[in-house]
Amino acid sequence: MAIIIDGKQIAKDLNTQTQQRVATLAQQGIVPGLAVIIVGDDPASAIYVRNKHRKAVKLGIKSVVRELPATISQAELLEIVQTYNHDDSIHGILVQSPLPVGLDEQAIVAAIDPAKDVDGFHPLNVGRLLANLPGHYPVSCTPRGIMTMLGTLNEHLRGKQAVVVGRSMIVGRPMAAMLLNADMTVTIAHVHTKHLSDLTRTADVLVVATGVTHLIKGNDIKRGAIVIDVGMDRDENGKLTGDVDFDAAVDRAGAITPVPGGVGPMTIATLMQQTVDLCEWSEQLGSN
Ligand SMILES: Nc1nc(=O)c2c([nH]1)NC[C@@H]1CN(c3ccc(C(=O)N[C@@H](CCC(=O)O)C(=O)O)cc3)C=[N+]21
Repeated sequence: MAIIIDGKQIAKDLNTQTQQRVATLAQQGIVPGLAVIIVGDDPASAIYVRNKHRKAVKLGIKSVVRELPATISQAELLEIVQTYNHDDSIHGILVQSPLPVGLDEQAIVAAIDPAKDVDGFHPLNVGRLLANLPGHYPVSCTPRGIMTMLGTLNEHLRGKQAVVVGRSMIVGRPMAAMLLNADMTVTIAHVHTKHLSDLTRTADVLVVATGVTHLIKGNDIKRGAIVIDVGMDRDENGKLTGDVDFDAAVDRAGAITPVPGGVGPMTIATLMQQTVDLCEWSEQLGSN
């Protein structure tokens, strides 16, 4: 039986650390601020944004949720991003994805001050990550949270094989960059990859972020591998499940994340961590 990586507990521990950092900043009269912009009325997005808001408030972070109608123009939305760029009480800006059709998400992300890019999606920050530049900059929260989870396992990663299934800008690509920066040998697989199972069976660390329910079966996994499931899928009964067939995988893997309770809670905890990072970096305080 694999170790089940308790994302919920690791997120709780990270949130405790974040709360303590916020308390230390408060003694200096500094309050980290997060602005979340949500456009239109996608119900799933509304739930995510409410969860982020609640968590921020709980940790002592100032949280501003800006709800905008789906009819807003690109120019108006850019204008609102600019107001937060210039607002000294806001250290992190997040534009909830997906945006309604007609809005150019890339142009909006590029308009965010890179020093306030709490999602790590700005092309400057993406480039810094790819180049493994030293210094402080935000990176995508889901893969950063996964690196935090891997860190708790105290396994040596250097020189070992990582396979990332999925090539999105939010998860797959930044995940591959982080694993490469950790000196792993990284392969990115995707929808066109041939003989996927042969490849995944070589992975010491397997990260799956495809949105395909139970794409990865038990015998697609190397014995003892670390398996990270980024999937957030609904099974035939409407229950939340992952891209990995957990019940089969748990007998092969050395360690595995569940869905729910794995990567998801870590994403939100990392967003909070990174909001406080941005605040400290802007004040040139601290180093994490
Ligand atoms: N600009 C932007 N940044 C994001 O970070 C972003 C986004 N847009 N758009 C949507 C996705 C999705 N996302 C999740 C975060 C936490 C859970 C989470 O906590 N999931 C729980 C379960 C929640 C449930 O039961 O439905 C878990 O896995 O245990 C899920 C999904 C952040 N996103």
